[in-house]
Amino acid sequence: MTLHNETSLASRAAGALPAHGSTLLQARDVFKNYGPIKVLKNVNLDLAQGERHVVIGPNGAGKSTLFKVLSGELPPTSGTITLRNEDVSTQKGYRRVRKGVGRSFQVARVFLEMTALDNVAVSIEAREANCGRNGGFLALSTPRAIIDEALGLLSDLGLYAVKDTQGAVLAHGDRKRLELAMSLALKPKILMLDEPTAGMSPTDRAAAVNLIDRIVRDNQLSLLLTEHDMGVVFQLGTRLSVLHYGEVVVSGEPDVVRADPLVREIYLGRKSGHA
Ligand SMILES: Nc1ncnc2c1ncn2[C@@H]1O[C@H](COP(=O)(O)OP(=O)(O)OP(=O)(O)O)[C@@H](O)[C@H]1O
Repeated sequence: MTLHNETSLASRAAGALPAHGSTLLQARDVFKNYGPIKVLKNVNLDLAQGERHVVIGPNGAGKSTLFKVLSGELPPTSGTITLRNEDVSTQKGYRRVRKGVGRSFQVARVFLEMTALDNVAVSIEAREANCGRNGGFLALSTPRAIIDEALGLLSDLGLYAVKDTQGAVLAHGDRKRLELAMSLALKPKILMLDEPTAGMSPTDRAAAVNLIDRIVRDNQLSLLLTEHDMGVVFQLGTRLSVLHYGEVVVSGEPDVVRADPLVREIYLGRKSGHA
């Protein structure tokens, strides 16, 4: 992913780095207001195949809002979102899912009254119904193939032992992993994770980073991530973009962004030369 911004800071932002592959997701001149509050200001973004792009920035910079606009949870106030060159700006999230966008949320959204297994099975059924295959939600019982696929995903994500546990009583880390399993059940090409390690212990966080790294490799996904933990940011990111008051002020390879004096001042809270 490449983030650009056509403000006075534009020359600092992305554009210089080579793209990884063809562009999957693109935002052009995106603004997002909540009533009178202007949150996103002229954000431009390209997500290329195989990129792992982390959007960082202080609290309230607009990271979650950017995710919502990209995934179709919210429409942009103005500007364009395209998926493989198709304008999806006004398309709802579920239609973008069908086109390969999978996302998780800052606060995990799982069906609390359902078991882990049923949560994943429902995602698989939704995917199949979306593709027009089998009975989907109208099927009287969940086909064996779906159960097997769900169990496979749960095993892969280390959740087999809690397959019969209700979402409501899962531990925080397990719930985040379950949400990841549900996203993967949709067989996305683009995985969008909004603060995937938020609230985790250092041990769980390290495990989550390894898991995300493996999942992205195994499934050849392109990754868009927001994250506050700098360890996670630098372990997972191949490109970072800094959002500040809704504008992309710096974008580039992690080492370049880390060394940028403006980033140190506005985000890391350090002056240049005081690493
Ligand atoms: N539904 C809403 N209505 C009004 N203002 C909102 C709404 N959602 C977010 N905001 C405001 O928009 C700004 C950006 O919020 P957003 O959640 O996108 O930032 P963020 O960078 O993800 O923050 P954090 O790192 O704390 O999660 C904040 O000032 C927030 O208060």
